[in-house]
Amino acid sequence: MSFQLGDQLMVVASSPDIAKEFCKTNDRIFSGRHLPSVYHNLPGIMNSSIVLSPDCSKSWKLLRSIGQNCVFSSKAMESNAWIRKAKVMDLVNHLRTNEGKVANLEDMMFATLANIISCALTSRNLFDIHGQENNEYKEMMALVNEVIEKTTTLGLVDFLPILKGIDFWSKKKAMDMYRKIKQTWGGIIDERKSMGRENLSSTPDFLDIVLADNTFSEDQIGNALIELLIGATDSTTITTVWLIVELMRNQEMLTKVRDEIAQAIVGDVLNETLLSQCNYFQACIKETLRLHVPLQSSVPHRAIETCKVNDYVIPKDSMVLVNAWAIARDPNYWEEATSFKPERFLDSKIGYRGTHFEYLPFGTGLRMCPGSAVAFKNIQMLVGSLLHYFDWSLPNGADPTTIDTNEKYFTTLKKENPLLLIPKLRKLNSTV
Ligand code: HEM
Repeated sequence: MSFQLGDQLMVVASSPDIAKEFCKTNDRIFSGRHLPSVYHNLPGIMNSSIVLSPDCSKSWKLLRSIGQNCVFSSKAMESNAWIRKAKVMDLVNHLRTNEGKVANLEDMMFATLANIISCALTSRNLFDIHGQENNEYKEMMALVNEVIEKTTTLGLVDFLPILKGIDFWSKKKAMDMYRKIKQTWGGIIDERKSMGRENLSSTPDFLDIVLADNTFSEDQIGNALIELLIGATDSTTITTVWLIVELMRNQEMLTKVRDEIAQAIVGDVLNETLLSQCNYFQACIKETLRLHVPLQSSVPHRAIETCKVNDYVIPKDSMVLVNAWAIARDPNYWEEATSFKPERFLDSKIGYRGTHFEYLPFGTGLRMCPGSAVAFKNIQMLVGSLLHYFDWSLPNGADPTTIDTNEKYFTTLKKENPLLLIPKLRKLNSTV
């Protein structure tokens, strides 16, 4: 399917075969990113991006490889396991002291995930999870949404480049956003530059490595950090919320997950290795990522040169979208495609690493999400802990099987209404 909007051709791949043509057969050619004009007005962002790098440039490779060392690789995930555990236990303790009170799960998940990635990147928490009355993380969630919206939404000038000279609006939007990004990381970067790793553990983090490399300015480091923060929080938060919604609506499945976790762990302490052996729970996570693909049209790709795909000529600079949402609900590939059926993944070889083109929640090819395994670990630890340590009920005693599944369309596909639940500590063999 293709659309011509002004000067811009937009091509959408909505079947596994076409997705394969774009992201495997012609992967290099479609490895560019299509970016709205607002992006070009952000100081320092050029050559300091992973997600929004216009092509697979030298700086993209450098940042991806530093990310690989500090966050994405198996070795990095292993050395960051203590961070995941500590931040999830902070949340568990916070909920324990607020037992019986309504919790907004999206807020809680976001704050915890932001602290996990911020500690891995800069050895610093972004929020005090217990001090929620100051609502710092609400402001950060608003900034995350703003950056996603402004860097992914196309405006008139993107379709009619002739208007570029008079596009003061994009410049203003970009500068407002830039100021907020600077505020978020400026203090942390300055502190590291002046004090080094004083009072921090001896292992260098992402911030140490990019500072030592001397390739990037402070603005550029701030941009790279905000991109990684967004990558690591937004889609993962969405998935944890949908997973809990689906399990609350299907109480038998919820009991099955809990029993599986209880049998796998030792002494009521959740452990990542043991959790990853809980096959039914893993299948529930995969099914959530199928039915509720967070980035339904991936992140827009760009043809870096003209190319022929299935006899169609796709001109250089065309925008290419992979409709992972439509593919994951295609009845030709999925039985009862719109139902939540984790069992479908139990005896299936279909994985999330981008080699099965009917299931692409993390994309595929050169620009595939490098954080897929990190996301999986975060989801299993967060949701596993919340289900293991607490019973959950709806405000006013409402029936959990009636929780709505209305979606709110944004760049990512969120639950429309907040998931408000009341935690009650479960009686376990030992205390948390
Ligand atoms: C459920 C959670 C997640 C989902 C569904 C998801 C999905 C995606 C998708 C669809 C893309 C674009 C792929 C493409 O262009 O073809 C992407 C890119 C990216 N993601 Fe994720 N992601 C998740 C979690 C994470 C995490 C935890 C991190 C970091 C720790 C991360 C970092 C990134 C980065 C840096 C890119 C840009 C890759 C590039 O352009 O080279 N993501 N993600």
